[in-house]
Amino acid sequence: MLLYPRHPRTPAVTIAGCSHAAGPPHPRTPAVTAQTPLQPRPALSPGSQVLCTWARPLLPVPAPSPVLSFCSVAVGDPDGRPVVALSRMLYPQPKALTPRRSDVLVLTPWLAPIVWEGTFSPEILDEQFRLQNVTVGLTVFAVKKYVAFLRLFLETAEQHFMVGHRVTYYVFTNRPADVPHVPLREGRRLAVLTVRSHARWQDVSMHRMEVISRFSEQRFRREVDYLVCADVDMKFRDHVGVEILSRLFGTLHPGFYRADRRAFAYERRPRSQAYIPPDEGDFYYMGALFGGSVAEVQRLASACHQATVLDKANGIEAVWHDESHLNRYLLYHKPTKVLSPEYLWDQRLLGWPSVMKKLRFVAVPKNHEEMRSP
Ligand SMILES: CC(=O)N[C@H]1[C@@H](OP(=O)(O)OP(=O)(O)OC[C@H]2O[C@@H](n3ccc(=O)[nH]c3=O)[C@H](O)[C@@H]2O)O[C@H](CO)[C@H](O)[C@@H]1O
Ligand SMILES: [Mn+2]
Repeated sequence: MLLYPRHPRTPAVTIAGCSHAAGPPHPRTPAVTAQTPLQPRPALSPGSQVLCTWARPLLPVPAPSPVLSFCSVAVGDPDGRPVVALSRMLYPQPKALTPRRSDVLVLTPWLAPIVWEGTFSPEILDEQFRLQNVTVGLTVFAVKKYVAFLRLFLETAEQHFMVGHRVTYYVFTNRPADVPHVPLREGRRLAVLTVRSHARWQDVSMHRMEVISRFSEQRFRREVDYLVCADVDMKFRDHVGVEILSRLFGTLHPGFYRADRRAFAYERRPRSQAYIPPDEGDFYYMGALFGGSVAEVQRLASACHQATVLDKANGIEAVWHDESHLNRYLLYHKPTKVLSPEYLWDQRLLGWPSVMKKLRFVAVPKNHEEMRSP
């Protein structure tokens, strides 16, 4: 099987003036051919609690037929991951004149896919990402009473999140003893990381950006390829797989996907670093699910954290906290994929409209006052 070289990296540019390089190519994960078994990852850093590790390759990678290998196709990955050669696969032909979905926008004006059920083949994507030996980190904060959400979050993630791929859960908490022991599938592990708590829930929420930024630099970049950052008061109820992975992704807020940009809950006070004027804006993204490559998530989290620090120095707090800063960041650093509200839904508040073919990651009912009280 042929291995094709990576695309040369093009530096990412921001639209609001400042520019940054896209970072060096991923140094750790060699591309694998279909013959190469998946390699185990290095152990977690000392001091972390490892509840489950794997010893054997994940799913068996089928050996390609020598007769058919001439018709393998090279698949270019927009994220600078190695290009891998697939072997023969059978699936319905994509038709240039027949959209798979005609009821929803499936591409942004900057040509980022908007991920809806029916627009992608999990089989093709699973094969590509498995051949790349990808490891996904899922960060989740469960501070104070929010540890109560962890069991359902983790149990349902085991059923629906990145099944068949390597996953490391990073659980940030101030109550490590209360983290439930949930049996994990092969290839998946969980690290409990102790963080301080804050009196105000807004500070707990905002400080996630600081912690994610710090851990990306110190640890995540050595252990995983992609990061997915999620709220904990949620459960998985359908497939959430590698179709979400991209250099930088955000998720449409389920309360605003039909709204005019003027109605978005952006921060509207120019004094805040999160300010967005009424005539700007693509989408209203929700703070409860975003991610990307470790390098891009680190940039995003660091920028959002710095913005909250500046706001605090200026005596202002953005209307929706980290979510406001996330929205400002994603306006000027266009995401390379956008997840539809299938990936963030609240059935109690919003029912189940027919445009949502699947509800994948959904809010768990919570008593806000009770959960946020000391
Ligand atoms: C309907 C609504 O109000 N939505 C907003 C609210 O979402 P939420 O009501 O979903 O916020 P939340 O209470 O889930 O807090 C965000 C996350 O912070 C973590 N956490 C928070 C508090 C705590 O004591 N312990 C803890 O671990 C936890 O991971 C949680 O999921 O706030 C967010 C953050 O500002 C966004 O602005 C949302 O749009
Ligand atoms: Mn939440």
